[in-house]
Amino acid sequence: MDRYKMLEEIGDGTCGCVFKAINIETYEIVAVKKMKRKFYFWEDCMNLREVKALRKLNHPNIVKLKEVVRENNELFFIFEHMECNLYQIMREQQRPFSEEEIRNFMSQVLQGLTHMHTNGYFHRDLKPENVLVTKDVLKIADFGLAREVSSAPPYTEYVSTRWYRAPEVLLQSSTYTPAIDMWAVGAILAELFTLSPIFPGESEIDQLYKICCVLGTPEPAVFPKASNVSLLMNLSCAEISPANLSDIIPNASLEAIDLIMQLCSWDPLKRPTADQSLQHPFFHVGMWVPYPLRDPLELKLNNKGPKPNLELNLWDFGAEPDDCFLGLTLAVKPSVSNLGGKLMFVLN
Ligand SMILES: Nc1ncnc2c1ncn2[C@@H]1O[C@H](COP(=O)(O)OP(=O)(O)OP(=O)(O)O)[C@@H](O)[C@H]1O
Repeated sequence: MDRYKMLEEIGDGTCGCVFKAINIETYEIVAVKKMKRKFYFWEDCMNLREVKALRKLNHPNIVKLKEVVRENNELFFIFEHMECNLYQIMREQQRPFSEEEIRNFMSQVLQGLTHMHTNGYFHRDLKPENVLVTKDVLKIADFGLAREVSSAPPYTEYVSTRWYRAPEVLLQSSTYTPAIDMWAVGAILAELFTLSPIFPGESEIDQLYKICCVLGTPEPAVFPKASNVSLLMNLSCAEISPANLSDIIPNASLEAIDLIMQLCSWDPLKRPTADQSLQHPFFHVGMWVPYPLRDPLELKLNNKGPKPNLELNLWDFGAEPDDCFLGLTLAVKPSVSNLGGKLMFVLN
């Protein structure tokens, strides 16, 4: 790590501290994520199958991991540096974003997600802080919780940010699919209009309550295998009716409201995939598309979106520990150079 001079701390997350740094040989500005836990063996951090798969995640809307360095049992990730994140942008925004700006933001997030999902990974902790921004370019970051579609322990409770957590995760459903990322996209899309979170739960039960206040209580049959479904049963007794989303997000067009409602469907199978979302009329304003907009009221009463082709929902969790680090074995080129006690993976 002698090649890098740390300039300032720019983030302190669960798994690591992130620093802005300069490569003193090339003068390139980078972001260095120093993992908080020690890594005594490369095997702790590398899994060839995942390495191979994650190398595929090379996309303009996914933050680029340039290098992985293990030195003195400490692990460092060298990423391309981004100016700020979407949370900071929203916090500093003095006026509502125009729909055109929101369309631009969301289409980039969805393109990154399409790439990730079609390559067999899903993020699991999508939130505005994990969407990095430089000028007009957005990139998805923080794959600390990313999962291979075909791996992960069963029922593992993982720490994703509550406000963007899908109901099936809150209810500890037996299977999670890439549709949990699509829920988060819906919540972020709504927030881009109002500049405040749509489901700001203060606890897990409050989170479900806040969702019920917007969507109304769901059919219990939606989550047949959820182990925490009693939480929902308690709320269902109250029979909360759905709100009119246009009242909550008055500056959103009907197209935007329709997309948010589809993405924030209780039933994960009714959420459009990232790819399908990009085909939604919201992204094709001014173009004729053979896609009938549904009445939002009718949607709320009878929440039947088009059946997404969620090929990725048939995965099976394996038995690996739910390690924060796992997903960060991304995109690592399996060409190792051993530099006198320092191990380094250089990325494409
Ligand atoms: N490539 C980057 N360029 C600029 N800033 C970054 C970069 N990567 C991360 N950051 C900043 O550091 C913060 C924390 O990074 P990150 O989310 O990767 O860490 P983490 O430990 O996994 O966090 P979390 O608690 O969200 O899981 C981000 O919200 C972002 O503001």
